[in-house]
Amino acid sequence: MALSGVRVLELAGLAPAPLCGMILADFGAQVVRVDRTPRSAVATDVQGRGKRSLALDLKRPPGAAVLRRLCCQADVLIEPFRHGVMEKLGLGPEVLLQENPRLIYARLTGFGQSGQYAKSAGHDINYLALSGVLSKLGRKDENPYAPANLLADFAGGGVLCALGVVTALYERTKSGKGQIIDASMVEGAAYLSSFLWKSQNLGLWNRPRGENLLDSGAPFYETYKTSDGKFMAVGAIEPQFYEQLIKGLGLDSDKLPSQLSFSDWPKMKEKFASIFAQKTQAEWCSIFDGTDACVTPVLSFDEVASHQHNKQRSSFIKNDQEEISPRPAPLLSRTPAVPSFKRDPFIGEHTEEILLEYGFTKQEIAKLYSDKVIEFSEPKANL
Ligand SMILES: C[C@H](CCC[C@@H](C)[C@H]1CC[C@H]2[C@@H]3[C@H](O)C[C@@H]4C[C@H](O)CC[C@]4(C)[C@H]3C[C@H](O)[C@]12C)C(=O)SCCNC(=O)CCNC(=O)[C@H](O)C(C)(C)COP(=O)(O)OP(=O)(O)OC[C@H]1O[C@@H](n2cnc3c(N)ncnc32)[C@H](O)[C@@H]1OP(=O)(O)O
Repeated sequence: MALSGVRVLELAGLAPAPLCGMILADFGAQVVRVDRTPRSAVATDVQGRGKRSLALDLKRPPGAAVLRRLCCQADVLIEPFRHGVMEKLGLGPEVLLQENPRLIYARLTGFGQSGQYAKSAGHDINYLALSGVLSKLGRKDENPYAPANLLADFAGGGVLCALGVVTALYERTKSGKGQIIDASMVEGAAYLSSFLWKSQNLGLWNRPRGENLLDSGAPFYETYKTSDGKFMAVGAIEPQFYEQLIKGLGLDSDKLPSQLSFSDWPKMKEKFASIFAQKTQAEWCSIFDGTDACVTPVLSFDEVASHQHNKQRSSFIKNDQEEISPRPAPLLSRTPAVPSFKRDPFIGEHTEEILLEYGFTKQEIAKLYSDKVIEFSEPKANL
């Protein structure tokens, strides 16, 4: 796999850093999640695929020393705390990079390492708000709407941080040097919205929220309810595709207002809605599948893996526990990701194995264990 041989330490965090670690693991990196002790301070990482878990108390000086030793041999550290936490533990980048100049120290935060909010708590919705993106999301006359925690946490956070890590790893092959990655989710979400910024002169966003072409203003870029309570998604933007939509709906474009007549959009939406409400989702699929009308079913999580297209591409996978999840993307032709099919690790499940692998002796491990600096998922394991 593309990242095999890359050693990653991921300090356990909420949602974005675990995705970053999972992506790197899917593509072959050896990812160790450093979990907290005592175990009651549960980290609910549901993105532990392909990772191993080491339970380590970083608040105790011997625990921080263990992490320093691990970092000397690691390629990447993913850190998910707000600014100042690692410095307080004596584990800031100036310390760790001095000990291992090749280390890539990825700091994945909401507000970044500087600025007046750097030390403030926050979540996806706050980062999205500060990025400007949230102001663009939502329907006409409604409050801004955050689409789950997809945009800041995952797209602008976990995914862009993984891109930063891979870019820094590539650069290191030339310079031999590591570096610090300041991955702010505010900036990640803003960066994702570059198209929105750069398309302002095209007139795409001149109207209030929810009244534009791509933000639920247009009748041809909308979802519609079907007679069986399901939905269809319509994205017929270009005139030639719009024409196919009109045909599929059984309408005559000569008798309709022009596609881009803004003032007619609300009326056209009502018309499309009343037509979509007359057939089931399956009936609409049989009309639109195989056309260029850009009309697709809105699938639920229960339906998505068994849809023919997704089945043909094996886009969803089932692990040993029969849990279905998306296959890693994108597909690399020679060295594709090979996700683990095993269950996610228990906290502390691999503590001993990892420490041995990183050069700790059995005696050192036993001492750390008796001092309660580390934990095992089975406390009496092997010692
Ligand atoms: C919208 C999403 C968030 C979704 C999260 C949900 C998935 C979950 C949130 C609550 C969960 C539920 C809840 O826990 C109750 C149930 C528990 C049960 O077990 C399961 C079901 C639950 C219902 C459970 C279900 C779900 O899991 C939840 C609903 C997001 O936006 S995530 C993005 C968040 N932002 C960031 O990641 C940006 C950077 N980070 C931060 O800004 C802060 O970390 C953050 C997130 C604000 C949290 O602040 P906090 O004060 O808690 O932490 P920090 O200041 O960063 O400091 C960390 C402290 O921990 C110490 N520490 C760390 N590792 C170790 C270690 N190995 N050993 C010892 N100590 C450690 C560290 O030293 C810091 O200590 P200090 O505070 O003393 O400096």
